[in-house]
Amino acid sequence: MGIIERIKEIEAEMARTQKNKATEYHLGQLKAKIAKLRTQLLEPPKGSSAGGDGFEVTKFGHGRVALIGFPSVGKSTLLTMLTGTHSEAASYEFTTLTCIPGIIHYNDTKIQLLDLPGIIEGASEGKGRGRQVIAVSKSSDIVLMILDASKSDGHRQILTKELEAVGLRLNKRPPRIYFKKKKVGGFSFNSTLPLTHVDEKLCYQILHEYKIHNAEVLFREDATVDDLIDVIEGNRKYMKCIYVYNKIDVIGIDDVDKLARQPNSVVISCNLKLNFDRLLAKMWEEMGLVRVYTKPQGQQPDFTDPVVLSTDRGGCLVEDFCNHIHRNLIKDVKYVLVWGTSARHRPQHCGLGHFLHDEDMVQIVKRKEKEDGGRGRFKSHSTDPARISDREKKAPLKT
Ligand SMILES: Nc1nc2c(ncn2[C@@H]2O[C@H](COP(=O)(O)OP(=O)(O)OP(=O)(O)O)[C@@H](O)[C@H]2O)c(=O)[nH]1
Ligand SMILES: [K+]
Ligand SMILES: [Mg+2]
Repeated sequence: MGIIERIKEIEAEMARTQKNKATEYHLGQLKAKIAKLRTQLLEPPKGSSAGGDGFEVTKFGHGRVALIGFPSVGKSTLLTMLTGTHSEAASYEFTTLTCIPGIIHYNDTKIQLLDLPGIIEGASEGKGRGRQVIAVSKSSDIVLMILDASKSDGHRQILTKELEAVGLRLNKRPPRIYFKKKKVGGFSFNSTLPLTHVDEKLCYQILHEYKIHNAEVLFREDATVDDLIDVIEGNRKYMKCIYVYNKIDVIGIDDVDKLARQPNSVVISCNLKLNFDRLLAKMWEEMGLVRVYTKPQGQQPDFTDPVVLSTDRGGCLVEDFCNHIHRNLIKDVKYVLVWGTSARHRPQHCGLGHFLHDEDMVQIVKRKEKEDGGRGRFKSHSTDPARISDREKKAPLKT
């Protein structure tokens, strides 16, 4: 029996099993069995080399955004409109058969947008080009799930299920469960609060299913069995997803209003070029990019050329900024001067552990500045005078 059939069989058994206190342990074990099989399914088949099917596109720019959706919801139309790169669009399904990259220029950054073939139910098990499409979406920073506003919202649930089946978790944060495998010492189970979904016995059984006999588990929130399995599997990817309802030109205003009020959702119309500003702003916000302008001493920064950093690891430190400029810079830095919303004074003297905000300006002060050694690295560029004066109003420069 193949892996997919085994998954189906266990799913059927779960559906047959009544949910109650007595069956809770058994159901938990079945969930762990499915999770293990799904992980197996993700491993490349023996003897095949990774990639090589024309789907892998080189990363470019400061971030990557994937367009995921059912066929003919308008993914290619949107790519063409936002990036200017032509991607064939037509009224029949599966017009797009491969991955087509375009570039969005936004806030002086470049964001790679990827058009992809439509996916359907069963994509996670390899239907259509599902597996390749999902692999590409896993490689991106955020996902835009494109939905047809005139069709059933069931599509959104189906796609979410398909993405979850391959370990993607949309708009969720990792569960607050500490889990550490050990060589010896048996099993220790603790929690910082009363638990309503998982108890010691259930946790033990699930670990047993994974043949883990020595481990430390600490629940820091009232997490579920699924959360626990995610933590044990350890291969989940937590991603932001924006639900983009296209074709609002063909539905009534009341329906548009309802869709627009859902969390993480944006309504658009490619035909009427409606609400692209909102979509781009939301995309920018969810990507969490931070633009930092390098300010040479006594000069204006080049406002067209920010250092762009991600906040993946919870924020962007002065240290990250320095490392981005040069990997050996850190040891020479005495302190930095920061202008912008992260600074309490103009400028504020900061150390490497200071968190920078988007649009901050940073001047690096080195330990032993030689005659001109430190400056040579930061060339002055010509800048757009309009933008400088605008910014100066916000934060007049004093050096
Ligand atoms: N009414 C309406 N039609 C649209 C809109 N955007 C796209 N379409 C139409 O929807 C059809 C499908 O568009 P595509 O861009 O090919 O859709 P796709 O999601 O890329 O489709 P596949 O590549 O086949 O998965 C085309 O006939 C488009 O003209 C819109 O905002 N409103
Ligand atoms: K199409
Ligand atoms: Mg297409």
